[in-house]
Amino acid sequence: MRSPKDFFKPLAVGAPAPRHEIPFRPSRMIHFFPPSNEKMRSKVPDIVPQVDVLLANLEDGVPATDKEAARAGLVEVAQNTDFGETQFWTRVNSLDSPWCLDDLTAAVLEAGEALDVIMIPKVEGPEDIHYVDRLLAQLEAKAGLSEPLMIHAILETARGVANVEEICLASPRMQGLSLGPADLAANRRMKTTRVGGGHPDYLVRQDPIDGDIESDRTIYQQDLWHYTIARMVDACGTAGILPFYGPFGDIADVVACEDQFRNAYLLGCVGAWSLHPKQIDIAKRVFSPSPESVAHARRVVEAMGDGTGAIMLDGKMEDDASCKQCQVVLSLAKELADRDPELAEAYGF
Ligand SMILES: CC(=O)SCCNC(=O)CCNC(=O)[C@H](O)C(C)(C)COP(=O)(O)OP(=O)(O)OC[C@H]1O[C@@H](n2cnc3c(N)ncnc32)[C@H](O)[C@@H]1OP(=O)(O)O
Ligand SMILES: O=CC(=O)O
Ligand SMILES: [Mg+2]
Repeated sequence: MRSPKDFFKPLAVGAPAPRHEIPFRPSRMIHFFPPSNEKMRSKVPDIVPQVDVLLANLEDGVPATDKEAARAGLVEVAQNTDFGETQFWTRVNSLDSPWCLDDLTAAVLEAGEALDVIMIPKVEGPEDIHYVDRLLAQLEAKAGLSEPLMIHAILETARGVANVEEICLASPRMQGLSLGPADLAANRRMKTTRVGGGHPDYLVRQDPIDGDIESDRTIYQQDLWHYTIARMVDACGTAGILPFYGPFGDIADVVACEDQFRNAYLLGCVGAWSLHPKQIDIAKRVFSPSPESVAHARRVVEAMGDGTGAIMLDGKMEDDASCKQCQVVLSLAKELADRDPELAEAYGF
């Protein structure tokens, strides 16, 4: 482990100084597109204003035969797009793949000015982040970048989950984590074949009615991902970085997608991946606090004065802690309103 005294020193001569804080910019959806696909690339100018984060995906979902084309597509989009307020990220191939080194090299040297964050899949431990950290510093120095790129890791192996706290704390570049339920399910030998979301067989059943086990008992489907998301949120909170839910593969089931995203929002995630244009508005709706919750938060904060003590409001006790909960909602609303005039109006800012 690096000495705390050296934690914020650049890892290569000429590399930009590491950040002391991870900037929070609206990140309700990380919109994935395969940059090898010319038709999808042509949609980028229309999609950019609709999303908080656009991500050029080089990893899973891009066929092995298209990896070079995807890398070239990333560079083309980086060099020819006006991103405005939208963040631009890429997901490179995994560290053990034949493509990762060339992906990282092209991303920094040819797309580094446009990129905010590099997503690293299948991160297993802090050693993976240390490797990328040093390599990025060398490449940034070579490219003459003035701002350090940030790293986002996907939590998608059992070992990654076991090491999640050390991963989050491994580098000042760590920006956040996403849950990768598909690879994680495979790696853990879970028996769901779905990309995220629930499973009808993962359930709790009501007790027998009048002792009759054959009685018509209600079943309650449970959330397969609760433990991992909650653990990820705590690890990110400890390190001052941002947690995200990942993919929801049942594109047609917009209702269950919204439920999964909302569970993640309530547990503390700041956003989720959108794989299809249909999922962009779902994420926007879910990860923006409702105008009602903002109005309630504002009332509590105003009624609490300096934020200390205990009061009754609408029959409920409010105190220092609930005031802080309301401040979380208000500060998110403020950040989103600064970017989105419709939300600013709905929130009354
Ligand atoms: C487990 C993981 O790693 S998840 C991450 C990896 N996977 C991905 O990134 C998948 C990204 N998404 C996609 O590639 C596509 O959405 C697919 C393959 C799932 C479905 O694509 P299609 O069959 O074309 O879907 P569909 O016909 O409903 O698309 C409707 C329109 O939206 C466009 N579209 C679909 N997905 C996207 C996208 N992600 N970004 C931009 N446009 C898109 C289509 O090109 C189509 O455009 P058109 O109306 O001009 O023809
Ligand atoms: O990469 C994402 C996943 O779910 O796997
Ligand atoms: Mg994956």
